[in-house]
Amino acid sequence: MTTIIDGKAIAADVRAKIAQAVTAMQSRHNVQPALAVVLVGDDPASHVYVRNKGIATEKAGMKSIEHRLPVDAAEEDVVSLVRDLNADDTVDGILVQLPLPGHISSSRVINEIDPDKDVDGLTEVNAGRLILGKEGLVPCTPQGSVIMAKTVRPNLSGLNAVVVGRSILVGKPLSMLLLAENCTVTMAHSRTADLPAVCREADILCAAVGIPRLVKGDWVKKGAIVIDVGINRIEEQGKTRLVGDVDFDAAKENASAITPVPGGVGPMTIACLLRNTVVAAARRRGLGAVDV
Ligand SMILES: Nc1nc2c(c(=O)[nH]1)N[C@@H](CN(C=O)c1ccc(C(=O)N[C@@H](CCC(=O)O)C(=O)O)cc1)CN2
Repeated sequence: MTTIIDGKAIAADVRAKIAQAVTAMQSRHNVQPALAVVLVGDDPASHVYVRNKGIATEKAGMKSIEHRLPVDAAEEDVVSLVRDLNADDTVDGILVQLPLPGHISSSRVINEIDPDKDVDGLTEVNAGRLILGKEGLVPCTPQGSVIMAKTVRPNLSGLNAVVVGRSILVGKPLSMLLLAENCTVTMAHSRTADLPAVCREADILCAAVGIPRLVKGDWVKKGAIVIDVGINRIEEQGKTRLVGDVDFDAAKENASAITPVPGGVGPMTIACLLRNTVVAAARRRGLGAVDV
């Protein structure tokens, strides 16, 4: 029997724990963590994600702050806003929704964020901390992917993990997290020779390339855990639908466990953002470790 890893249910558990930690922080320290989200432009999907982040933040008992800038905002305006948020001691977490409009350098804007408020874990400082195994803030989607894998196999040590995709948002940090779990990690990508054969070696196969249903059923080793990070909107039979980077129906025939799209990694991304916000608040304010 293949386990369908229920991202919505796991995210709900994580969010419930976060809400408890927030309540404890308020009653013990009179602190309400605050998350500021910066959205530039009109991308409809980004608007939905930012709205959902705001709702989730408030549901967890935290303060949600939204800054919306027009699509033609200058890079300097976005940088200046980030600097203001860095300087605002009531703000614990800062997130700049991606993608930014083409005339703005994402790298420049992201790296303006105070690393200790960088709840997306995307600054160079946090990337360096992750590689070095130091305490930092870890990118949300990779964090959620590992949590989901561990629900079906709590000890990943010694497993062969193949990560298809080498983005800064997912592929690279996910590879580092799996390495920290003592997996033997292969980072595969569009130029990997014989990608199907590489994937067939995986005990944990993670697909994060943004190509709908790239990973076929016969690329999946019998008994593998499949984590599908792709969220692709496609037209099929006259309808728009969301599909992952894995051919779910075929892959589930071989996998021992697999994440669906929707309802897999997506909900975990937001849950881990809330988690990072509570962690950032506790660390910045010297409140000790939080159990989330
Ligand atoms: N600054 C960031 N920008 C972006 C990130 C990110 O982590 N940080 N990730 C994505 C978008 N994203 C969050 O921002 C995100 C995408 C999808 C979901 C989600 O829950 N998806 C649902 C389906 C929703 C739908 O029907 O459209 C699911 O998979 O079940 C959450 C967050 C890019 N930008």
